[in-house]
Order: sequence, then structure tokens, then C-alpha cells
Amino acid sequence: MLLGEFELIHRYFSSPKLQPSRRDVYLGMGDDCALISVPEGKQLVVSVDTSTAGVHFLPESPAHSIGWRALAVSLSDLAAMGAQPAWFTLALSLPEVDEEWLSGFSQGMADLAQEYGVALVGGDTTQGALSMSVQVHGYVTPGAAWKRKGAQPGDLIYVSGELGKSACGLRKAKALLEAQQALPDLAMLNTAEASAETDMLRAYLYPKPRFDLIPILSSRAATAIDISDGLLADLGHMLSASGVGANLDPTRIPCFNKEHGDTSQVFQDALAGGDDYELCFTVSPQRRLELEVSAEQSGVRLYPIGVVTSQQGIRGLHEQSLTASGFDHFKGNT
Ligand SMILES: Nc1ncnc2c1ncn2[C@@H]1O[C@H](COP(=O)(O)OP(=O)(O)O)[C@@H](O)[C@H]1O
Ligand SMILES: Cc1ncc(C[n+]2csc(CCOP(=O)(O)OP(=O)(O)O)c2C)c(N)n1
Ligand SMILES: [Mg+2]
Repeated sequence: MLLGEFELIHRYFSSPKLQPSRRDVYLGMGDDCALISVPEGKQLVVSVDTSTAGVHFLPESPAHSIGWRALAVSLSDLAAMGAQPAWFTLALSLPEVDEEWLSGFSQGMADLAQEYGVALVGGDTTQGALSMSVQVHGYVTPGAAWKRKGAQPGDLIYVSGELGKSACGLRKAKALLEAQQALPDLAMLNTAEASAETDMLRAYLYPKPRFDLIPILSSRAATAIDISDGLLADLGHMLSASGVGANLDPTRIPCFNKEHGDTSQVFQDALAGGDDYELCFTVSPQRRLELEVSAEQSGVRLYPIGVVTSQQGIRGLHEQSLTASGFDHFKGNT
């Protein structure tokens, strides 16, 4: 018998893994709204992102990856503000009821939700083209969130990891599908031998929000943004919000596959590929040492890539202007 809307919600979206018990959830899914208590003295932090088949993920991806990824890209915005993740809602649009797909999708979302103790507190399920919007909620101490505005000339610019990996993963995933091969899910990636190929597929299919950076950056970073559209585009948003520019040292940009890939492609992927979900942030020179000591103590590698300037625009070595603009839904990837 075909599963109806309400049985579907109950069967796939009410597992304890998606609803870890949280004392701050007074009323979770099942009512017209959820009722939540924001911890005393904290500010609520809210963000939403949509993932659409063919635009944000390949429809042939394992359902487990689609569920994981949809939550991960939304959580990444909370990490970029330095917020503790707590609750989320899911608006899901499905062309049809496919129970095997739903089981994988909800399991992928639950695996990530459980990792951060975030609770699914409500949502909406409709029939339509495959797409999902995940609204995430977290909290910060008032005044502690990192914003895009606030970078000052002289501040150092860092990124938190190798860039361009996910763009390589997307190309690899498309090549596998063209060769009629299935894309791996997390279990397969975890048992596969470590290689550049598994690394890039993991980056695209299973991105991880960088909440591990919060204790290292808190009270040290002046501004932060996550790299979803590409380094130059997202750094550009941060610099424009702050009314400043930047000089970058391209040799210090951590490019994935630097030793093995075609140099101009590797560089283009790192500057404008997008989907990396690393953080780009600024730190005043006075805080540099304590930041680097804290990162080293935590075993986290940070990459200084340039310096904020009062002159607007982003320049590379020898004043060369860097203009690759990254992902734009309406202009394409330029
Ligand atoms: N349709 C919309 N209505 C209101 N605000 C929007 C809309 N689309 C985007 N925004 C806001 O514009 C800003 C930039 O959006 P976006 O590029 O999607 O940010 P992010 O990369 O952090 O997801 C964010 O503050 C976002 O909340
Ligand atoms: C099938 C597929 N094609 C292309 C991409 C590349 N891509 C799609 S959207 C995007 C940018 C991030 O998405 P957006 O909706 O702009 O997220 P936000 O910046 O709001 O977090 C990128 C790099 C992809 N992830 N999947
Ligand atoms: Mg967005």
C-alpha cells in the first residue's frame, strides 16, 4: 500500500536519532509549530539553505549523502558565525514516495544530526521536484558572533583547509556516473583505501561543518564566512561588508591536488570552485600568535593567505587583480 504523507513523516522523520532529547525543546514536531526555549542570556542564530536536485546535488547521489549534505551546508552557516547548533526544520519536496530512498535520506541526515546533537523540530513535506530546505537554529553569547563586517586594514586573512576539493569531487562524481558506476555512500568511503579520489568524493558528498574551529577562533577572529560559492566570491562578500580590500599571496592558498593536477585548473577550483565549506576569517595582527598556538594545540591546521588593505578589491602578487567570481545561481560559474 502507498505510504501517505503522515505515515511517511512518522516512519522516516521521527527517529530518536533525528530527535535527540534536548531539554530546550518544549514541543517538537507534530504540532502547528515547535516550542523551544533559547538558553538564558543567549542570542538565537537562524539561517536557511535550499538544496535542489541537479543544482546542489546530483540526483543519482546516494540518498544518504543527499540527506547528510542538505543539513551540513545549512549547519556550515552556523559554524561560520561561531554559533552552537541546536535545532533544525526540514521542508522536503519529493516527486514520489520511494521508501528505500527515504530511508537512506533520513539516515544520512540523522547521522550528521546525531554528531552535533541537533534536533529536527518540525518541517513540511510536499509532492514536487526533489528539493529540500533546511532551516537551522543555534545560539551565541550576545556580541560573540563573527560577522562579515569588521575586517580592518592590516588584519590577516586565513582559510581553514584545502580548497577546490569539492569541485574535483563533483567532476569525479560526474565521470563515475558517465561510466555507469554508482557513487559511494559514507560507509563505502570509510572502508575504501585512502586516496585523493576518496578525499574529493567525500568533500563533495559528505561535507562537514567546521564547528571544531569555534573554540580556536572565538574571541580571536574579527570576521568569518563559510566558503560555499568559492574563496574569491565569499572573501569578496566579507571585504565589501567591511569596506576594505585584500592582498593575497596565491602561493599560500592551500590548493587541493596541487602536486598532481593541472595547475590552472587546481587554482581555478581553489579560487572559485565553491562547495568547500571551510571558513575564511580575519584576525588582527595582535591576536595572530595566540590563534596559531591555540590551533596547534588542537591539532588544527590554519592557512594565512593574505592581508586586509584599505584599497578595495582583491589583488594577487605584483598588484595583479584576482577576479574569478565563483558560483552564482543566475550568472553561472565564472
Ligand atoms: N530570498 C531571500 N530573502 C531574504 N533574505 C535572503 C534571501 N536570499 C538570501 N538572503 C540573505 O542574503 C544573504 C546572502 O545569502 P547567501 O549568499 O545565500 O548566504 P550564505 O552563503 O551564507 O548562505 C544572507 O543574509 C541571506 O539570509
Ligand atoms: C550537481 C551540482 N552541480 C553544481 C554544483 C556546484 N554548486 C552548486 S550551488 C553552489 C554554491 C553554493 O550554493 P548556494 O545555494 O549559493 O549556497 P549558499 O552560498 O547560499 O550557502 C555550488 C558551488 C553542485 N554542488 N552540484
Ligand atoms: Mg544561502
